[in-house]
Amino acid sequence: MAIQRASVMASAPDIVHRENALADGTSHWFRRGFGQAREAYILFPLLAVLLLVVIWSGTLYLIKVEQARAQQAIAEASLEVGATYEAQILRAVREIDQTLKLVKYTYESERQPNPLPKLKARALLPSPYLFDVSVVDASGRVVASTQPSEAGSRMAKDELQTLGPDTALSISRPWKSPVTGEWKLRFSRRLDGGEGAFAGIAMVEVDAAYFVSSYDASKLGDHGLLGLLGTDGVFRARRSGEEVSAGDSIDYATVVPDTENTEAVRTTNAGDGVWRYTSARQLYDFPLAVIVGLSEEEQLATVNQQARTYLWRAAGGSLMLVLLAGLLARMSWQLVQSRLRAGEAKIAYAESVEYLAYHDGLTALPNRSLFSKLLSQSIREASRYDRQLAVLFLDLDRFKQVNDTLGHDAGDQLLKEVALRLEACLRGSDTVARLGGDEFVILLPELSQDHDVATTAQKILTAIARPFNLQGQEFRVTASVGISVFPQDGLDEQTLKKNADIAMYQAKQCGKNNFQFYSAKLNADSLERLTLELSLRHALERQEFQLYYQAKRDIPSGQITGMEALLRWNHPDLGIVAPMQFIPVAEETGLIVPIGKWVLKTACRQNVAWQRQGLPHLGVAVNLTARQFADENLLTDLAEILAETGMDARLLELEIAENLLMQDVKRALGVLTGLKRLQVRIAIDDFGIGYSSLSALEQFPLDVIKIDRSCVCDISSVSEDKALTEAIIAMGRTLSLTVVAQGVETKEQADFLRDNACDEFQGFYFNKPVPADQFKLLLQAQAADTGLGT
Ligand SMILES: Nc1nc2c(ncn2[C@@H]2O[C@@H]3COP(=O)(O)O[C@H]4[C@@H](O)[C@H](n5cnc6c(=O)[nH]c(N)nc65)O[C@@H]4COP(=O)(O)O[C@H]3[C@H]2O)c(=O)[nH]1
Repeated sequence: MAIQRASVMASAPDIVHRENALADGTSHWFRRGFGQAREAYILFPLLAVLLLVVIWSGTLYLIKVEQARAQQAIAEASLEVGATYEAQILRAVREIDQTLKLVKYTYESERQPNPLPKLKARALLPSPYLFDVSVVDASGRVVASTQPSEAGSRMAKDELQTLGPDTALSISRPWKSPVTGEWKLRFSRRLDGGEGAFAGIAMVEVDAAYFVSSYDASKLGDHGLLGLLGTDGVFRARRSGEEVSAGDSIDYATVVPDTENTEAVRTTNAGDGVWRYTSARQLYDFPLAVIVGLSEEEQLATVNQQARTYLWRAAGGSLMLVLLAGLLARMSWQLVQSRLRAGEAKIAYAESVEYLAYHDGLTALPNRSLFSKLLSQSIREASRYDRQLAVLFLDLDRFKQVNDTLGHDAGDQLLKEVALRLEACLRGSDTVARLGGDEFVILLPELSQDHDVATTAQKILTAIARPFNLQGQEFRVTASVGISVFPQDGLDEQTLKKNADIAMYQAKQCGKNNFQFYSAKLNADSLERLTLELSLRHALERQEFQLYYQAKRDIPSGQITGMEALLRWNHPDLGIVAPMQFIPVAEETGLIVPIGKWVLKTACRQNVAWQRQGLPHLGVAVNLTARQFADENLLTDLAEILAETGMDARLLELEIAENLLMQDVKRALGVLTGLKRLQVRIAIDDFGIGYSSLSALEQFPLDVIKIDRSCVCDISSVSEDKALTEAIIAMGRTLSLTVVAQGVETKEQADFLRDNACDEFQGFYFNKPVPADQFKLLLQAQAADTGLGT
């Protein structure tokens, strides 16, 4: 079959075009599918990436802006705290200095070595809990002190010497109290004796922690910084959280700006590694500077927390976006996939429909439609390239026998096997098609000589003649092949096929199992007969048959007592064709069997219809030919028809030719007995031309004898016919049969038959065969007359 299909497709541009269309459809589906895949795999992820970029850049920008704003706020807060701190320190240092100046003044003006009691009495000394006020003489001995433990103690001489010459307020470096372990600071002023001689110092000692006691954790946090720095770069006091320290030094110049425009600087302290926004300012009157630092981490904690919230939200949003994009992409892809699958299913369906439309279901060979297309195409090519082509019609000779004896399955198996053998005999460029039944047609599109065709035809006959193994039995069939060649036997598809068909029938006529070329020399009769036979094959399905009815009348009363159904063929070209022309052909081909069934059914149906219309219940006679009579299904078919139409069997009469009974008396008796069992009436048709004896007829269950028209024709003039007719009437009476004379054309014939007591007559003298509607008028007219008469 592969070769066959390839040739089919190669030879049929329109089929190929359709296949291309299907292929185009396929690529179209793929293109669409790809476009949608792009939508699924690029568009959604792309959109998602864009949105991610927007989300993240927006989030980061927001965080950056908020952080910058917060940093600005920290710097400002640092400056603000610094300003406050500066004011506090100034106030504290001035208060200390004020005390020292009072002590100095009192000492120097009143020459009292211990002015402290007097000042204390006047409440001019600061709180003894915070400040220790002392007077030290030139030798370094503490001559007076608000701290009793200090009185009498000595200061180191070298320390005293550094203080001595200085007239300004002196602020010592911090030191740790050996008693309390706390950091201490000493503020002092020189005391002058007479004539400006160095008399000692007045001093105030303070806990260094006092200067950082204003550390406000709510503003400075745990890692803020509050510091009092000497211009020598040494911290007099320093506090961060709860931790107070002093004494460590830094580069003063880098920390404290020498301008009025102070600003907070982000720095880190090497000691604790904390990044702070630090502002520093030098005290205007004293060699001191204040430093305030706000921990970046602490101050930005809220903003950073906010930033983290933003980041989490962005991350959450991103995750949802990615999931959504993934989901959409997946759904879109699944949609595309399902569309692709649906498209593929459509294509597969279209292909299968296309295939079924152009191929035979049983053998998978091209069918009639596809063959026609291929043949037309090949004719066009052959005429363009001036080539010959051949059409071979093949019919199996004994196919019906296989079907009847082995059954339809075996018939199907045979047809499949025949298809395979035919293909094996052909080239790749040839085509074999099945037209239906056991008919095959072959196209040989590339002929070099006629000889090629004969060789192929012979090869085919030989292949088919080989035995077939059907259901375990060896079976032989032969084939008849008719050949027509383009251009000599026809220029178009129809003519070539018709002529190949005619040639095939010639092959059948010539004894089957042979091939015949179509020849224009076929004699006109056989051509006409063959043409008739060809169209007769389709007459039934094309509903070209019609029944006429001829009345049978009772001779004494002249009343219509029955009718005979007579077949007419309305040929589309030839007009009404007489039964004598086509019944023999139908008989010979076997077509009479289905045609006869149609006649029986139609006659019964019509009869029942007339009865139902209130017309008299009259019998109808139907003719049977030899083939019908020999048909083994006759009785069952008849029973079915009677049941189906509801016909009263007693009103049905079957006309059987006299000679049919005599050919095989035993079998005829069996069939007639069967018919009688069905209660059907039986008439011997055309009686008188054969030579049946009375005794021969006696054995059959007959009801009617119909005298042949040829006897009736000359009864008035030819004495032999007159005698024969009288004898038949007498014989019929003896056998108690109804005697019907047919072909009555004249009054003389009618009178003769009446005089001789014939029962019924039928002939043109009374009625010609007419279509059913006209015959109905006759029945109605008679019914009306009878009604009047009674
Ligand atoms: N010259 C002349 N002829 C008359 C006269 N009266 C009737 N006929 C013709 O004689 C034939 C009578 O039918 P048949 O002998 O059975 O002969 C029939 C019958 O054998 C056969 N036939 C007709 N219809 C059928 C049918 O449905 N089935 C079968 N198997 N055979 C049929 O074809 C034969 C011819 O039928 P038809 O052409 O219809 O011819 C009919 C009828 O038209 C007359 O007065 N003069």
